[in-house]
Amino acid sequence: MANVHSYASRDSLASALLTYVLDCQKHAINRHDRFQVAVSGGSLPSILAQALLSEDAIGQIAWEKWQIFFADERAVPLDDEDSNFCLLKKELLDKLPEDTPQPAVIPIDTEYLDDTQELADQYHEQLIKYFAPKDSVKQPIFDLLLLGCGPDGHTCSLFPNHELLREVDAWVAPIEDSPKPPPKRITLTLPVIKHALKCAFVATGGGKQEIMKEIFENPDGGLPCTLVNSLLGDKVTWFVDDPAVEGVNYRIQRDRASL
Ligand SMILES: O=C1O[C@H](COP(=O)(O)O)[C@@H](O)[C@H](O)[C@H]1O
Repeated sequence: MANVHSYASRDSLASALLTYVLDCQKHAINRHDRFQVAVSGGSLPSILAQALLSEDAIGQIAWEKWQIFFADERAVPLDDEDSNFCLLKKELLDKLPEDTPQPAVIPIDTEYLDDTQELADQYHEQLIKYFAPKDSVKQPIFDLLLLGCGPDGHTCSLFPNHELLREVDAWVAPIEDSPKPPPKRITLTLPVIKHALKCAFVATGGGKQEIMKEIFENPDGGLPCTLVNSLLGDKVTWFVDDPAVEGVNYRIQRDRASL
């Protein structure tokens, strides 16, 4: 069963998210001396940056051990305002102090923007390169997925009722008909997501309340976020604010400091 933590303020949510990420970092470095993370676009990079750039984070983050992948990416140049890479760069990467060891960041190969299948295949090759030598890797096992939840219940670029929800083989899939623009994207698939060691969702604001109700009160509803909850169970932790879960009937742990 997914864990849900609700906070009264963005500051307390960011602070809890930092604690959680540091814990995941510690386990990952103990396990394999690196921290392999996949990050969403949308509203996630901004709150993630608030957490990771905070005073409490100083000296706590082993950036040189981080390998940052994209949970999904739009088929646009890396400096396009629709690019998830561009967003993460603007919110977080550009703000890391220069004297800090830098993380490895693995963007899409923009040579293939016109061919989303090739774009996805190239990203698959990157996963093989970073996760294991070619012959031994069965599935990439991310230490942490940091995901957003769209107001329609989509996550990564996995949209409600889309055929990609039935993907069983590919690690990275192309999508050409995303209902949310831009239409051409690539995304990690459920077969990869289900092998992650930990998964954190961040969802904030009253605009998410209706979909949160659907996700948590209708666990068999088949929404992409619901499927991730089912596949990963208690490896999933949701970081939400109070307006996002107002009136949602689920076991929600309230931030005590904010009561
Ligand atoms: O299109 C996308 O949207 C989702 C959700 O975004 P949010 O702004 O509602 O948090 C995001 O997680 C995904 O990475 C992005 O490509």
